[in-house]
Amino acid sequence: MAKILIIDDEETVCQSMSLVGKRAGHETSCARTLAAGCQLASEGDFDLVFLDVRLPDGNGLEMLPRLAQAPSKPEIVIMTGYGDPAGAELAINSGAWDYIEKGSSVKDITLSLVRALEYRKQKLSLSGRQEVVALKRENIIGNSPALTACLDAVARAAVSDAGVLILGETGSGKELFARAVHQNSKRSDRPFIVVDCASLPETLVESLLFGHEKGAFTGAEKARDGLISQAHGGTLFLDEVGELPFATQKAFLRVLQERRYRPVGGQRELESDFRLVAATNRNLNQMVEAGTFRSDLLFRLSTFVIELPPLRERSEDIKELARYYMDKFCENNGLSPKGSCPEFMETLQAYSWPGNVREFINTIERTVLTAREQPVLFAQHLPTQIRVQVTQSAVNHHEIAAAPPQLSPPSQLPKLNDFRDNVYTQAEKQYLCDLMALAQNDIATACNLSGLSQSRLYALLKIHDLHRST
Ligand SMILES: Nc1ncnc2c1ncn2[C@@H]1O[C@H](COP(=O)(O)OP(=O)(O)OP(=O)(O)O)[C@@H](O)[C@H]1O
Repeated sequence: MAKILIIDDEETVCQSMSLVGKRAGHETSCARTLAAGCQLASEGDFDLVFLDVRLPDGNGLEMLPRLAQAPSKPEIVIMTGYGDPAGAELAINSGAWDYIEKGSSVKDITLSLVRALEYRKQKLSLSGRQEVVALKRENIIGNSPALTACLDAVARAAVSDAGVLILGETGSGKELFARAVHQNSKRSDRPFIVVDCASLPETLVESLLFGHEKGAFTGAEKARDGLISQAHGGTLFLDEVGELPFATQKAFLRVLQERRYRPVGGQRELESDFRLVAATNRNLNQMVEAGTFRSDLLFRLSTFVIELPPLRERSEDIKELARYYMDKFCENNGLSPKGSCPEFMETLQAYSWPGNVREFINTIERTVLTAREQPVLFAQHLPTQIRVQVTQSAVNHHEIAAAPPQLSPPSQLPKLNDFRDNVYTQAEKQYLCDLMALAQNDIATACNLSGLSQSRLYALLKIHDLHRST
């Protein structure tokens, strides 16, 4: 059972929010002014505070930092007036967990409450470590701090219905993250409709988005639903939103504001209730300055902004990604799982991946197919241009590092036995990698060269995770 504090001057709001909290099995308290709310928060052990913005003795947002610093460090959900995207943005930027519109349905309030408490439970159980909320992250591989922060942002965005803008270089996972926002939202059982703005033909863009009536233009033999209508109840994902023609941006803004639109050639206005997620690798702020993107549309799109880091900035994720996709491609191609040498991973980690995860996946697939039945992957299995780039940058790096080092005694040393064991293990692994490379992965040759028995060699390969099929 959690403790919830509701700060609102309206009796009816306090009562209905209290009811929702109690029905979900929690204890609730109410305060009608900011001063009373702050007092209660400083004395009580609250997990969650629902905070109104306009209160008789001040603005809730201004008090948010103080409330968040109460001894129990509660999660805070802001309650805004109906249709106030500016208030929503301000709430999130001020560090609130979420915002809800006053008069939201019981389902929406409960969802926000449940997710905020889930987040808190996990946060507390991780005793302050910066980790992600439990969320469906199917197919999103990696646990680097940068990726974890993005998953955290997905969790926050998923509980609300506000616009999400996902920024990132090509192939960095924008569509994957857009799907994650949808899959974790209350709309997950409704459609996820993708609009690739870069490939919308300019002449047909409005009819594709809004649909058209029969005979609306030459070739319109039957009436057709547009993508906006198909997204009703679900999520509309505008990929490459920077490519949306300027004229269409205006029409689209109107749909976002009013949730109403008119099919091409139609008389009647139709309604669609969709959640918008957009993505781009362009700098939309610069486009606004250049007059090619509408600032009001950008404002609407970007209540939540998720910035995906390029793969080269999160090389901690590379081993996990490599393991996942090596196993996947082996399985898809009926091959036994493969091991890999340290140099293989080091080369993957040192490369700059301009095409990000997409390029990485293609490379792993190609490498697995090149190695076919060979049980261990070596750096030599990787495409030449990758090895060349890594070698060149290593050479440059050495040149820079060639300056005489400033020797200073180390501040810490491991125990001698640990140090020796570590060196021994690394040397043994290196030997096995070299051995398997020299023997071209042939076990009998490797036994001959090393003097090891076959069972000992298999055992060592297994210990070092170099031969995962044994
Ligand atoms: N963290 C990740 N874990 C596993 N696979 C990923 C990850 N990020 C991206 N991918 C995979 O990489 C590929 C490219 O991702 P996606 O299409 O989402 O990128 P994008 O940023 O939308 O690309 P573009 O800008 O070219 O449209 C997809 O196959 C996706 O599943």
